[in-house]
Amino acid sequence: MTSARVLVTGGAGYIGSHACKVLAARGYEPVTFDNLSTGWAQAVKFGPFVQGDLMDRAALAAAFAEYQPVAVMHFAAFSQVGEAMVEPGKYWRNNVLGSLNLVEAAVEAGCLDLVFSSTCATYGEQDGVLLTEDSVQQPINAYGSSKRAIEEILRDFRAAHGLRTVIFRYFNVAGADPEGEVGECHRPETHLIPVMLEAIDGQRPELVVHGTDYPTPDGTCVRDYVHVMDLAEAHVLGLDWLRAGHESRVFNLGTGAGFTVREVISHARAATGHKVPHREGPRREGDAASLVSGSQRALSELGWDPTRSSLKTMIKDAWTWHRTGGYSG
Ligand SMILES: NC(=O)c1ccc[n+]([C@@H]2O[C@H](COP(=O)([O-])OP(=O)(O)OC[C@H]3O[C@@H](n4cnc5c(N)ncnc54)[C@H](O)[C@@H]3O)[C@@H](O)[C@H]2O)c1
Ligand SMILES: O=c1ccn([C@@H]2O[C@H](COP(=O)(O)OP(=O)(O)O[C@H]3O[C@H](CO)[C@@H](O)[C@H](O)[C@H]3O)[C@@H](O)[C@H]2O)c(=O)[nH]1
Repeated sequence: MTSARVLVTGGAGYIGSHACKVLAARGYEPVTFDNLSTGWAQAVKFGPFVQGDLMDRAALAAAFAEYQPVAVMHFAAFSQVGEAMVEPGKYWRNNVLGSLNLVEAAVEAGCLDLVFSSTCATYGEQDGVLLTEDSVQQPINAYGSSKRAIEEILRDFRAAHGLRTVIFRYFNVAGADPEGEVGECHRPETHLIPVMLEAIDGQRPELVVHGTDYPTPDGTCVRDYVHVMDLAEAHVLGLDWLRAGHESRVFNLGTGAGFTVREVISHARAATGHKVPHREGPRREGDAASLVSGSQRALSELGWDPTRSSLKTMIKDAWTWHRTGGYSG
């Protein structure tokens, strides 16, 4: 019997490739659909690869026709806050129009279960409160706005076409597959933890701390970090939730523990045994002071158990992956 196939957009990227690994381990066949704009063909290890662009409706229709997936996991997007501030059109076009194409193609193909990567960036600036799924969504950058718009597209397609969705609003994803098959590899890297690791091993002169005058305990931004393998596990739970006939649902994926940039730097020293060369710089436009999940919903309703999401484990796994050199080409 063939395994149930899942179309994974962005499956060649950081989070999508880890989701493919966990899908395959749970008996699904992940079919990656990715244009390799920020992903890697070498990261596609657990199922077929369709090199295609969300902007190409014909390529999407062909992928649905050929593979007949039972569901979609939609990771493909541009996702850097700093870049979104200077190139908002790039974010609105790729993320929103690309997602609209995907959702229309899925509905046309009768593939109505979809798991979507949204973000806590849709909550924006909220005075340090813990964020639940019912918190108001008031993004402060084009990336967050584009993701909120996609959530609205999904809502309308649920009502009109019977689409069924699990929307995951992730907090900050970190770490790597502890078995080293896949990991985080962005060129250039912008995320805090891999940037710190590049500074430690001399691939860049130093980490620049973006802003030290935020209204937080030490003046640097607070984020809630979650391990990419825990996140991937949550996606399979979300998929199974839909396939079991449950209602469409939104889940935050975070741990509820917030860490400042300075705290992450000191954990990195402890986890790697090396000092992180760093200096203080100005704020990065578009950054909220604090984003921390205040929700237990994924734990109580999905039975999610994020066992790897301590900062120590995330930094250790990222460091182990980093020292393999990542992907090449
Ligand atoms: N990394 C985080 O901390 C984080 C947090 C919250 C939400 N997210 C969301 O998770 C998803 C995955 O993020 P990631 O960190 O793995 O990013 P990533 O850049 O590593 O992966 C994105 C993948 O999508 C592909 N892609 C982009 N546009 C495409 C298009 N038009 N057609 C086909 N493929 C396309 C890229 O080539 C890449 O492989 C994104 O939707 C992002 O917004 C990430
Ligand atoms: O060189 C750096 C990189 C980051 N930071 C800070 O570290 C924190 C985390 O930054 P980063 O790792 O770039 O993540 P975010 O900007 O918080 O965005 C990530 O996390 C969001 C959820 O918070 C996701 O939606 C995004 O896709 C994902 O890129 C922020 O305060 C940054 O200002 C620095 O000080 N120096």
